[in-house]
Amino acid sequence: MTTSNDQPQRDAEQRHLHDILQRIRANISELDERLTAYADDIQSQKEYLWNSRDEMDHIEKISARESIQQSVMTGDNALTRRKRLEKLKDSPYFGRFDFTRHGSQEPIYIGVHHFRDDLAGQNRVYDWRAPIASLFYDYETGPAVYASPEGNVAGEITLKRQFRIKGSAIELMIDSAVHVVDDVLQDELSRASDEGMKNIVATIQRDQNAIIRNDEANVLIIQGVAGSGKTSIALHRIAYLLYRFKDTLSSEDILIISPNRVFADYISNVLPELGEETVNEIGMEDLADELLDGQYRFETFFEQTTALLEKNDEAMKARLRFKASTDFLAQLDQYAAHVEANRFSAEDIWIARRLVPAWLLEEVFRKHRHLPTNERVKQVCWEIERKIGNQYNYDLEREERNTLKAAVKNMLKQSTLRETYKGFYQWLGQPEMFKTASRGRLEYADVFPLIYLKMRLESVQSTWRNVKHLLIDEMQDYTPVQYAVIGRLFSCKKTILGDAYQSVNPYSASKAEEIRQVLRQAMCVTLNKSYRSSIEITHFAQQIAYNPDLEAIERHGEPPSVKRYANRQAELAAIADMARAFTKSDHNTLGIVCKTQKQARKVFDALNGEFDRLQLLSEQSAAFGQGIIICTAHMAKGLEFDRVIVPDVSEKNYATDMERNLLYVACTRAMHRLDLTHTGLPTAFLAREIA
Ligand SMILES: Nc1ncnc2c1ncn2[C@@H]1O[C@H](COP(=O)(O)OP(=O)(O)OP(=O)(O)O)[C@@H](O)[C@H]1O
Repeated sequence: MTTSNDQPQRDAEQRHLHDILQRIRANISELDERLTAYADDIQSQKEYLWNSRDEMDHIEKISARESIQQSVMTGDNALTRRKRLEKLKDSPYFGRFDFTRHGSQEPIYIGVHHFRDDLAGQNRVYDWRAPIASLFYDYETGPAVYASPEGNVAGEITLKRQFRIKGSAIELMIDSAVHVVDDVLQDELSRASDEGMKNIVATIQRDQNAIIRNDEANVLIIQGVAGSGKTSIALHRIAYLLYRFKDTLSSEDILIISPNRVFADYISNVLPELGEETVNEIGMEDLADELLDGQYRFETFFEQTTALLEKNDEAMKARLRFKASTDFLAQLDQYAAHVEANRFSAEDIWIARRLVPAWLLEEVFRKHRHLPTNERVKQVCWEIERKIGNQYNYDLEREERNTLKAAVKNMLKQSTLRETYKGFYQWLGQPEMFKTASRGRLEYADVFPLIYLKMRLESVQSTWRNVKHLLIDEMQDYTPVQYAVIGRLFSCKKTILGDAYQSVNPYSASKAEEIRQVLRQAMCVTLNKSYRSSIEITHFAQQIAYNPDLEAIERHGEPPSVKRYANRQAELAAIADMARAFTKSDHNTLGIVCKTQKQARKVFDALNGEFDRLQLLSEQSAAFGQGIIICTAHMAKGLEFDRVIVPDVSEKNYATDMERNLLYVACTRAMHRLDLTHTGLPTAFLAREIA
């Protein structure tokens, strides 16, 4: 790789940039004129419609309104285009490659958005999602081929160049003869964090590009190590699919299932930055609540994890482990079949002196198995009534109809969904596996099995049935039953991503293989390169949970520190000192990541009052911001910070496998600096030698 220091080339690129910016401005001015003309035209059409309303007939009025509507739509399109051009003004492109084909060579500039110079009738910048742009990510200089809608196009890349442009200046320009990114990528990764997740269009890697542009997989599972760019890629993939299938897919057709609202806020910037609307987002608990029609109260996943950490309750762990197995799902299926087969005991009945045989009742009842129970009884009665009408040419009287309904209801073993669900554990001979949580609520581990049973025995209503692409992040934290519910509810394409090493609750977790058993025909891809953290931090985290496949990106920083203090007070004072140092640094975010909410609250109380931008995240929090964020490892999942402090990494605080995972999650949130503090002996997880 060479940095292009060649002054004439830099000057030529600066002139080209200048020219493009001028063209963008000229197109914006032309659009402004058109927008003013549209506004005047709409105004005069409206005035005409108003002034002539008495002379116009109905058809003329409709046509005049339609014409106004049409002008408004044309104006809206022009406005959208103007907004895009306005965004291009700051940084119109980030890459260039020269593509030679049949002896003719064309420089192709790639940007976040397409720029078609309408005044000259030419494409000046290609959208990063355009078919030709894939060459930029997939090839070095040399022979190259890309898939266009008309078939494969082969040629040769003779030059490849990367830029960072701000305002009207080229801040960085690198020619790559060997590989597309390294220097620019290093530069990107060394920067301080932003308000939220940033787009990575300029430095997407080849394996990441393949995932983004995969439009064939029905279910795509991305298993990637911490910081491998899973979430970024998934969002870029959404932007790509919206571009690729723009006629059939819009942002309202996409749904993201995200772990919490802070995470949803953290990622909310990416799609708008890529020129797309934000998409719908929902948490598992809200989805569950909807599927249960708001009729059941249950504990949350966060509460379940907290209880596991605070109580160390072996019986609870056994319940969770049991309900997170694929065997459990198979047994629940068997039970549902058993309930269905035995819930209706049909008998011959006489209605209006006509015989309705048991076999007919049985048959009709089975036919309507996908309806909620009340609806099903109604349908059975209605169908029997019709059959009596057809067969005996007799219309039932009201009284007879009521008798029929009462008889059908009598044949049905009536029990609530909750009772039927509880019956499952009796049926299994393991009643101890069902336990109510505090305040009569369901344990979180029972929520999705209950929903699954409801789906098997009745039906569920959901506003999300028409979703066309579902994205699930942090896949490791959902159980096979949850995937079974998702599979039944969403028949659409899915992108599912996560990391088995980052499960915050190992008793309720799934690996890619287990998900594949439930969502068949899933395609699995793996990402082993970690981009987020400096190599020192990544190596340090490897001590905690060693993953032999992980490849750390070669970016250096300060080695992580582990410091011991004489007592809690001294430890908190040191944390306050580090927070002060952070406020004086170039960094924008400091995460103080604790094991439990109680511990997080204590650190918050110790720092509160001294710092301006200090935030304690709780289950209810909804926003991610810059400054100092104090949270649990559970809440920190998916987030990243310039600096991270992990307090109380003592032998006692981090002892179990679950705690090891949490410590791993906490440490892997750090991009540039990591400090751990403790009193007494440090946790044994920090003592491991890496082979
Ligand atoms: N190709 C890339 N170019 C620039 N930055 C990248 C690239 N890939 C990943 N990154 C950066 O690496 C960091 C981690 O990305 P992301 O959060 O998407 O990873 P993840 O795999 O979802 O992480 P985790 O599972 O640990 O939460 C982000 O700062 C992201 O911008």
